[in-house]
Amino acid sequence: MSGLTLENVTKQFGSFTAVNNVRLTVPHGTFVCLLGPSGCGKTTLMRMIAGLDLPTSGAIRLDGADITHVPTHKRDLGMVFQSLALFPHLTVGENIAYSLRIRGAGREEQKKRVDELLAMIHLPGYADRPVAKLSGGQRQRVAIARALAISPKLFLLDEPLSALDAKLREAMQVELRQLQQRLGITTIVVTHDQREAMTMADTVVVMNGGEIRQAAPPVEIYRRPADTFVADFIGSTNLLDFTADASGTAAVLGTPVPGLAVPAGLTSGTISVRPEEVRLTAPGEGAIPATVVFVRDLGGTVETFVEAAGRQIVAVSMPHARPDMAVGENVGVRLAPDACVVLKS
Ligand SMILES: Nc1ncnc2c1ncn2[C@@H]1O[C@H](COP(=O)(O)OP(=O)(O)OP(=O)(O)O)[C@@H](O)[C@H]1O
Repeated sequence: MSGLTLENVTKQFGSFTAVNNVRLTVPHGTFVCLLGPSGCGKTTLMRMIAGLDLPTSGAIRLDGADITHVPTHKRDLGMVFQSLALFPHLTVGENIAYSLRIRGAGREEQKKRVDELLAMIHLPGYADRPVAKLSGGQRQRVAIARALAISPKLFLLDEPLSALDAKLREAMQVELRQLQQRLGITTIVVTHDQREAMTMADTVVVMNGGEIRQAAPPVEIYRRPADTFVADFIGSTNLLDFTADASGTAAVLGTPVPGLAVPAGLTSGTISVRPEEVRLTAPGEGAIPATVVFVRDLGGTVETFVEAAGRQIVAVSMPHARPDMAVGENVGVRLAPDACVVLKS
């Protein structure tokens, strides 16, 4: 199989398990983001893929070949890690050509490749500039070009854009994604920024406590989160209790939601409903009785917080469709069955 495969990869530091039995397939040419809170094991997993750390158990395959014990420099990787900064005393061109030079490429070949890469990162004519004179975004582009100079099989980036300000960061996310698509290079990025992951990835891998909680396309992660952790970590959501009777009829906060499918045998649990899926109406049949407690107008959207059965529920609407509801008013919360995602606990 072409691409990267992680087979039951585990990393222990003493008795602490930083990465636990991770299984993942990254098909050739796809873009994967490892996403999760601080300490979830994403960097440790990346370091094992890069060959900077050895797994305690499990195997790593690249295009079918077992590379678990292959040293980093023989893995055919391009890497942009926070700690691997540009060489400050070299020019842009010398930085980019570095790995070509140590592989014995001739001057002409180096120059041709540098020019190609500079065009690709939108910095044509920058070869002779000292890197010290570049802006943060330009430096990051040069680091990317340097990593891609040898046309690696696998491109690994650890928090590549975290030092940039918000606006530049967003622009670079789009640029990086476009570059990856143009080159068709298998790419893995570590990030703790969910917006970044959702923007760039074909597959978002959400990790927590050293384990993969869900690996799926961004929209699926958002619309069909697998469990409570993913639902809560990605975007904002309402986590609400449900009960179900023997016939499979489910009730959320005590109010039946006809058509809500609950796995057979499950009598209670939690559903996730995104705020934009919550509809507020006048109280009535089929609606969860609630009271408005707070309304926040953010300009682009309006958030209405209501309390129902001792729980807070937030509904988001566009300003032109805002429910005209005042604090203290009794309202009804209506949930479409297909907006309710039954979660694994
Ligand atoms: N060399 C090490 N020795 C002992 N523990 C380690 C070592 N490296 C990482 N850990 C621990 O393993 C866990 C995972 O660390 P890791 O750096 O992979 O997390 P992360 O998800 O990348 O976090 P962050 O976003 O903060 O970088 C953490 O609890 C960390 O303290």
